[in-house]
Amino acid sequence: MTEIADWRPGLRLLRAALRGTRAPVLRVAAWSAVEAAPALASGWVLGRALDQGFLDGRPATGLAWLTLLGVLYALRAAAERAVFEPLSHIVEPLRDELVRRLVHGTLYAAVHRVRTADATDVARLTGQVEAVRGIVGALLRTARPLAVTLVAALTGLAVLDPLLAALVGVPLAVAVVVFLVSMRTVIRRRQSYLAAEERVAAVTGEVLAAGRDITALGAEERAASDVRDAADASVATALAVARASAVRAPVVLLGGRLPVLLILLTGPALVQRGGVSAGAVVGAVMYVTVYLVPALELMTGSVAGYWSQLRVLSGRLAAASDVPDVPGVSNDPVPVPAPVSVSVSVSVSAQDVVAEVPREGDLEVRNLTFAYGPHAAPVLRGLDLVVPSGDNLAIVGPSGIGKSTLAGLLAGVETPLDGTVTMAGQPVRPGRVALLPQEAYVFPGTVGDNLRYLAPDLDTAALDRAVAAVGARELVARLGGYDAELTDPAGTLSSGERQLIALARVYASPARVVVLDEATSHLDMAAEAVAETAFAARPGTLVVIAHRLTTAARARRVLLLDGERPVLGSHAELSATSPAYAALVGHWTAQAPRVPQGSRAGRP
Ligand SMILES: Nc1ncnc2c1ncn2[C@@H]1O[C@H](COP(=O)(O)OP(=O)(O)OP(=O)(O)O)[C@@H](O)[C@H]1O
Repeated sequence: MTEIADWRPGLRLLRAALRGTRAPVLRVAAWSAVEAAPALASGWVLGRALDQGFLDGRPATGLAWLTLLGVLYALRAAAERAVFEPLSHIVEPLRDELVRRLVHGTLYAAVHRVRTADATDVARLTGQVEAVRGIVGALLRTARPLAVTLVAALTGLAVLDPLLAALVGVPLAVAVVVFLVSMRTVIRRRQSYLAAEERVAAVTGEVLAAGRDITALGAEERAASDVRDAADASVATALAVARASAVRAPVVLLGGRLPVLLILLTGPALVQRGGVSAGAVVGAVMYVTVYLVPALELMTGSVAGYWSQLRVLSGRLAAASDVPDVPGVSNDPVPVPAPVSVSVSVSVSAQDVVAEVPREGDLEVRNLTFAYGPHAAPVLRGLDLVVPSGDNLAIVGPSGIGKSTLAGLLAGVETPLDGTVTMAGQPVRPGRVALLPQEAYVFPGTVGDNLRYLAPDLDTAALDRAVAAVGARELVARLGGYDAELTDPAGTLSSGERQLIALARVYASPARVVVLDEATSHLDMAAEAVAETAFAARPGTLVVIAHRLTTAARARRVLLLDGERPVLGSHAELSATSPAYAALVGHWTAQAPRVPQGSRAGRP
C-alpha cells in the first residue's frame, strides 16, 4: 500500500513561495471578516426578529432586524467582490516563485547528477505548478470563506443558545473526525492514482517512440498489452479514489442533517419547558441549514479534493526543487548551487612574489579572484603575482586548476570578479598582451594577411625574421610564400601548421606580453623548443601555460597552481622543495613522448 508522502516539504515549499505576500494576505483576511458577518449574525438576528418582532406582535421591529440582516448580506457581497484583487496578488507570484525554484532545482539536479532530470521533467513539472496555482486559487476562494463561515456560524449559534449549540456541535465534531480520518485514505489513493496516470503516460510515450522497432520485432501485441495494463491500473486507482471519497455522504448526514433533525425533534419540548425561545430554535435551524450543511458539503467535496491534490502535487514539486543547503550560502531568494568547477584558493606568499617591486612594463596581479558566473565557486581566489618585464614564466598545474583562466585574465580577455591585473598601472587589455590559445585561428586570405594580422605595417624583412624565429620558414615556403592564397585553411592545414602561423603572427605583433596557452601543443618537441626559445628571446614578457616538462625547465620561473597555495620558483627550486611539483614532473616524465602531430609535414 502506498505510504502517504511526507507533507512537510511540500508545505515548506508553499510557505517559502508565499513569502512576500503578507500585504495581500492581510487584505484578504480583513475582507474575510466582513464576509463572515452574515454567518455570524443571521440566526441570532432572525431569532430577535421573531422573538421581539413578529411573534411579539411588533412587525416593524421584526422588519428592522431583517433590514439589518439585509445590510450584512450587502456588505458580504461587496467583500466577496473586493477579495478577488488581493487574491490574485497571492496566487500569481506563487506560480512565478514555484517555477523559479523548480527550474533551479532541476538544473541543480542535472548539473550535479543528484536526480535524473531533463527538459521533459521541467515541462511536466511546470504543468504541475499550474495545477498547484489553480488549486491554491480555488482553495482561497472556497476553503477560506468556508472556514470563516464555519467559525462564524458556530460562534453565532453558541451566542444564540448554548444548549442548541451543543445539539449541533457534538454530531458535527464526530463527523469532522470521521472525515479527517477518511482523508488519509483519499490522499493515499490519490497518490496511487497520480502514479498510475504517470505510468500510462510513460508506457504510452515509450511505445509511441519505439513504434518502428516494435513493428520490426513483431512486438505489437506485447506493447498493446503493456499500455492496456497501465490503463487498467489507472482506472482501478481512479475508482478507489471515488470509493474513498464517497464517505462524504455519511459525513454530511451525520454533521449536517442529524443536527437539524435533533433541533426539530427537541425544539418544541425545549420551548415549552422554557429557557429556549421559539426564535432561537428557528435561528439555530437557519445556522445549520444555511451555513453548516453547505459548508460541510463543500468541505467534504471540492475542498477535500483540492486539498488532497495539493498535498500530493506540492510534495512532488518540493522533491523536484530541492537543492541541498550549502553552508554559508543562502538558497533564498536566489538559490546558489554548490561549486561546479574544481575550485582553488590561490594566494602566492608575500616572500615569493609581492616582495618584488613592480616596475614599468611589469604585469601586476593583485588580489585576483575569478569565478565563471555570479554563483559559481571561484576558480582563482586572492592571487597576488608580479611578472616582471622580460620575465619568462611557466604556469603549471593539474588539469582544470585554472591555468587557462589565469591566462585569459592576464591577457584581459576575462574580467576579474575582484582584484586587478595591471600593466603600468592600467588594466590590461587585449593588444598590449597577446594571448595565443591552443586552437590557432587561420582565416581565408593570403599567408601574408594572416601573418600581418596584428601588425599590418610590418615590412617583409621583419616578417621574415619572425617566420624564421618561430621555425615557420619551411611551411611558408611550402605554402607558396606570403602571397599564397589560403582558401580553406581549416581543411588544408594541419593543427600544427596553423599553430606555427599563429605563433609567427603573435611573434611579429607589437604585444609586450605574450601568453601562450598550450599554443605549441600540436608541434613536436623540437619545433616547440624552437618556438618557445624564440619567444623567450623576444623583447618583452613571456608567459607559457606548460603541458610538458621541457617548457617548465626552460622557463626562468615556474608558477605551480595546485591546492590551496600556489608556489613560485625556478624549476630546480620547485623540484627540490615542492612535493606537488615533483609529482607533476614525475607524471610528465612517465608520459611517453608525444607523436609529432604534423608540425611540418604531417597532416591531421
Ligand atoms: N567557460 C567556462 N565556464 C564555466 N566553467 C569553466 C569555463 N572554463 C573553464 N571552466 C572551469 O574552470 C576551471 C578551470 O578551468 P581552466 O580551463 O582554467 O583549467 P586549466 O588548468 O587550464 O585546465 P586544462 O589544463 O585542462 O586546460 C575548471 O574546473 C573548468 O571546468
